[in-house]
Amino acid sequence: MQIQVGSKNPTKIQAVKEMFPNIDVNGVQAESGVSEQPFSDEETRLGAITRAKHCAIKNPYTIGIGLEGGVMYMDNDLYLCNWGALVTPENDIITASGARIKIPKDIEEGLLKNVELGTLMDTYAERKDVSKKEGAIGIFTNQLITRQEMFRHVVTLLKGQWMLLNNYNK
Ligand SMILES: O=c1[nH]c(=O)c2ncn([C@@H]3O[C@H](COP(=O)(O)OP(=O)(O)OP(=O)(O)O)[C@@H](O)[C@H]3O)c2[nH]1
Ligand SMILES: [Mg+2]
Repeated sequence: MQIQVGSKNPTKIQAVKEMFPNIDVNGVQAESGVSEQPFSDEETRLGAITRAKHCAIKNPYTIGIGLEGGVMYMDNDLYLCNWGALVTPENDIITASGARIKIPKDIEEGLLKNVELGTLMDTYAERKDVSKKEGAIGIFTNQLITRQEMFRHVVTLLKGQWMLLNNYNK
């Protein structure tokens, strides 16, 4: 068994490696099929599913995992949202969503000008590659949680459902 993660982002790849320590995990470039900056739960979720399908279909006996970050409105507030998908060699599709956190208005204004969150975060935090390190979720939680930890939680939800599907420990 092998797992392909549909991303080269280390926060996503490491999150999967942590949850599947005994399986060979590789990160591969995968189309999300959605915009670079997903702007709804539905779009973000579809991006995760498309990435996972891209990985599973190209490689038999391989589990595909897609992890996608996006933003979504609730009333007039914009939230960071995160979705994960796991596609099995038998083509079962398992999904789960991750943490959300409200995004500051100045960042929202940048997003509405079609600037990607990752770019905005580097400027805001005066750092490089925030999206490959603590992430927006780390910056806006005073570093209490990192993007990798947040994705590890999503992968935990995916793995638990996958184990149930495969009657593990029954
Ligand atoms: O700094 C960030 N911290 C975060 O918590 C976060 N969540 C989402 N995004 C950004 O939203 C877009 C789609 O996300 P995304 O899933 O495509 O991520 P990504 O582009 O970093 O990875 P990948 O596409 O190489 O897999 C990209 O512009 C990401 O930078 C974040 N940026
Ligand atoms: Mg991306």
